[in-house]
Amino acid sequence: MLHRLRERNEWKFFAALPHAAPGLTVAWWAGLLLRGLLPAAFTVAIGVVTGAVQRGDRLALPLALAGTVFVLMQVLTPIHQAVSATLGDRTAAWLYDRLTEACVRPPGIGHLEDARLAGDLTLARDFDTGMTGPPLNISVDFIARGLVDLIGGVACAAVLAAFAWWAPVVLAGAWLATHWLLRESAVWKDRNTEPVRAAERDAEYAYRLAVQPAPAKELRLFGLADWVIDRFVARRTTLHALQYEATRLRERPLAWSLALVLGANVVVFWAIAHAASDGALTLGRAVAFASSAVGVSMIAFGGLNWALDGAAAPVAAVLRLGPAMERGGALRAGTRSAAAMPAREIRFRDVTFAYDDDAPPVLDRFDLTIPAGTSLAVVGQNGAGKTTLAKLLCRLYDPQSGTIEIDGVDLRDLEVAAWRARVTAVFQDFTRFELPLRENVAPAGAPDDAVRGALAAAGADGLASLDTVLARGYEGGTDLSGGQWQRVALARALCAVQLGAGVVLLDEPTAQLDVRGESEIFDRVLAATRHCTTILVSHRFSTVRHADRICVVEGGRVVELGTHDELMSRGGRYRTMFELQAQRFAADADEEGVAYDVLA
Ligand SMILES: Nc1ncnc2c1ncn2[C@@H]1O[C@H](COP(=O)(O)OP(=O)(O)OP(=O)(O)O)[C@@H](O)[C@H]1O
Repeated sequence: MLHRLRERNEWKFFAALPHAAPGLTVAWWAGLLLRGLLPAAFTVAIGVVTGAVQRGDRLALPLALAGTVFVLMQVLTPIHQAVSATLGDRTAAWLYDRLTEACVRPPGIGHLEDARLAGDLTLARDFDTGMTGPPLNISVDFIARGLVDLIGGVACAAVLAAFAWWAPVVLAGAWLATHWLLRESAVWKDRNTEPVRAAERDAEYAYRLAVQPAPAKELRLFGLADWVIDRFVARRTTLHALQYEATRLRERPLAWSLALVLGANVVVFWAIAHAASDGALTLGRAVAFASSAVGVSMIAFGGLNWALDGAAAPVAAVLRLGPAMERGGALRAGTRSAAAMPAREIRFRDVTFAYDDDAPPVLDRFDLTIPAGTSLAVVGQNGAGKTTLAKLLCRLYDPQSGTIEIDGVDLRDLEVAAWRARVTAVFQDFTRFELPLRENVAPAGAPDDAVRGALAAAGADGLASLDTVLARGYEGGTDLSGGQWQRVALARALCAVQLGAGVVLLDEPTAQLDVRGESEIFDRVLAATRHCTTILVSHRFSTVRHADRICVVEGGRVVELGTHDELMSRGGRYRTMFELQAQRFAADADEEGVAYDVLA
């Protein structure tokens, strides 16, 4: 029973509050209790005043009592609302901290790409943006109001018990029944159904397409402005229709509720009136009991369920994500030092890897040896698994079977951080940090001389001062072209080499560079990484041919391996691909009348 209760989202929500802000939570509950008790106290105070008037007693004390309660009611509400808003903010911050930890801490990245966690991740990531429901600083106040009403109703029922034990039972029972009767009518939890979530996701996506700069080009070029607006309006309309459907009052339960509540009130009020007219109740007590009978109505079904449901769902999602992501991104912790590795070779031995247990493997019993200090180019069709090789070598995932060995040692036995300090990479989708140029080149810090040297080797000197933020919207900030950014990413990798990395992974590192720039930069990069083990993934054969050896990956395996000359004379896949590209470049050159020297 207790276990089931603890599994409920609502429990998790209330349990999270003291973790987020212990002092505020105590103040919130205390304020809540006081606010809940004050209406009942007011009914008693009004009864006392009425009784004193009837008896002709002095009114100073009763009035002071009623006045104090009234003023407390007025003053406490805004103060408690402020406490609720702050508690909501602190809880949201606590949840975001946990989510950030859950995303960033695992050494692997499988948890961020696991489709089974995507729903929770979206909910947890966006819950406080106000797109899918009120942000927590508002919903905590909704919840407070609901709980104040509930406590107030129960307190009034307790006062009413002084009249007759059965009166609060009948009245509170009737009002409580509305929770059960109307649960189908205003099942706010229906707002968290899959269709509602899907409509929310769609609406939000259309909104982001409209307001973010990145899609702006295609929206205009392909005439999609109306499409986006229509899509947004349609999705929001669907969303509102679903939400209305989920929350509208349905007639029959409503009629039942009205009949029940009306009947209970008639019985109780009739009994109070009867007792008063019989002289069994003084006027003061009759007024107090009548007001508390009215107060019991605060127990009625209201917005609490909806607010609690909306606020509790993301809390539960974040708490679920913590352990799920830890598992999803976990890697076996190795302990062996990676200093000066690889000294001999990197070897993929019989490696099989799939992103999903159900998906076909990307690498299937993959075998490849890369001698230390040499460069290897990896070529193959889109989706052949070239980037996956790089990710495995960074140990962002572990293979399902087989081993990656560094100088004969299983990569899983090496200390992850120590190995990663030996590896650097330019990924296809490298990160453009909204930071100064200096931090873009050396995110973990490096002497300015090293940063400048790396920028020069990547042909990126003179781009901007080291202090210039590479993003618009910052003072003195600037943005770079795609090719300029790529040079910065190359500089980042080269700077890491200066700081001790010995394995360099270059995944399409020159894809955005102009052809002449590419050739020149690549020569410089090779010079700067001459002593390193370099793995280059590229579709540009003009770049590829500079590597010591080239391997062609197809069907999850190496199908050809050798130097450029060896592979050309073998007349296999490599030669076919090379010649296809050479013909295309030759044709381009003829058309434009430009003598590109890239394949010379
Ligand atoms: N995070 C992922 N989750 C699931 N599947 C993935 C993921 N990343 C890649 N894949 C799949 O794995 C396969 C290999 O992808 P990979 O990025 O390694 O190919 P690639 O050879 O680098 O391709 P390209 O030349 O287009 O860059 C593809 O079929 C791709 O759809």
